[in-house]
Amino acid sequence: MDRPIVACVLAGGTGSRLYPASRSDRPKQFHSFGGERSLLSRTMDRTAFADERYVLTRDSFTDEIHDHAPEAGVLVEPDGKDTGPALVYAAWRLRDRFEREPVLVCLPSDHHVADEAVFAARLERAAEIAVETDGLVTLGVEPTRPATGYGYIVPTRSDFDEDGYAAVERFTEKPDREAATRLVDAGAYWNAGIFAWTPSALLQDARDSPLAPLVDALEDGDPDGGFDAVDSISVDYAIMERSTDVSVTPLSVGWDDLGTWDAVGRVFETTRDDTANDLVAGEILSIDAANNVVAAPDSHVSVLEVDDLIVAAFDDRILVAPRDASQRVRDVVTRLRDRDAF
Ligand SMILES: Nc1nc2c(ncn2[C@@H]2O[C@H](COP(=O)(O)OP(=O)(O)O[C@H]3O[C@H](CO)[C@@H](O)[C@H](O)[C@@H]3O)[C@@H](O)[C@H]2O)c(=O)[nH]1
Repeated sequence: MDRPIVACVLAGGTGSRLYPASRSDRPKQFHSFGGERSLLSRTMDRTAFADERYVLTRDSFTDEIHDHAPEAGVLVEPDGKDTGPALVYAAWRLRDRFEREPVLVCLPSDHHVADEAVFAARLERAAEIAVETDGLVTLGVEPTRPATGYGYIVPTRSDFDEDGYAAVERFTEKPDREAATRLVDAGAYWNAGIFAWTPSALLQDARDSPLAPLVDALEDGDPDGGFDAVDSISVDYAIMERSTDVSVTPLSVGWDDLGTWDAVGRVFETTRDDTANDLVAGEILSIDAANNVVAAPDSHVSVLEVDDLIVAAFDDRILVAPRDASQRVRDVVTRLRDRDAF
């Protein structure tokens, strides 16, 4: 391609649903969860094809990021206001960096990918599509259940064969269980949270979104004022749900979002014994217990006659919850934050 490809890796979230592994000063992207290298380092490995790479983050994480991604530049947002403001800021910072406007591939730092080589090829293809269509491109994963923690993409056609992508008819972020079931039945894809666009295309769509005051302030050279002028909002709600110029290209690489304890249990299923999941080291004694996610690297945990539980112990913190309450671990963190104890 005749344009530079720039990878923007999002690593400014706190990963609250993986409490107590995630804490305010050490979120999940710096943990390894079963691998040797951290989730962030593994994400960087997948973007080696890009001409330049940046990690997009908040100020307090920069030292850790230099350790985990020494090969990348760091873009520090003025404030942590979720992925919408972060990605608009990155587009503004990178738009004029090269002689020709670059194309950005933007990806989270907490994903599991089984087939790394195919993944990189799909990302490169997404970048080409973003240039061809001059719009926003998202990668779509075929759903296996009506998950409520993902965005859903309804394409205008189901067949991607000729050119590898389809225009998006509708994008719905985090539907409730009923709506998710309907979307799966209607042939929707999960949004992988991985995007490609040129900075101009994103900034154009951001002008018709709740992030318009941020774009105006950035064009006036006032990023701090721009972040003050907008509320926290993800790119999915702010832009993807509203944009009329989105394409989807399929991603079939053994993908999962390591966003919750349930997902951690699912992804590392291969490493678990019959009765309990021994995924983050530690010792486990399991008697008549099944399908539990036990993550306790420094503890000896015994589970007896319990099924489908999360038992996570890190430092002096312990979490016990049913696996199907994985999304609600965020509520625990909200309460802990109120007590200044996250
Ligand atoms: N730089 C920066 N990064 C952030 C911020 N907030 C979150 N991130 C990073 O952005 C990524 C995604 O944020 P999540 O908060 O984990 O998103 P999600 O709830 O999982 O939903 C997104 O991903 C799903 C697939 O994994 C999608 O299905 C969904 O539509 C959405 O895009 C993570 O790598 C997280 O560290 C921020 O303020 N600043």
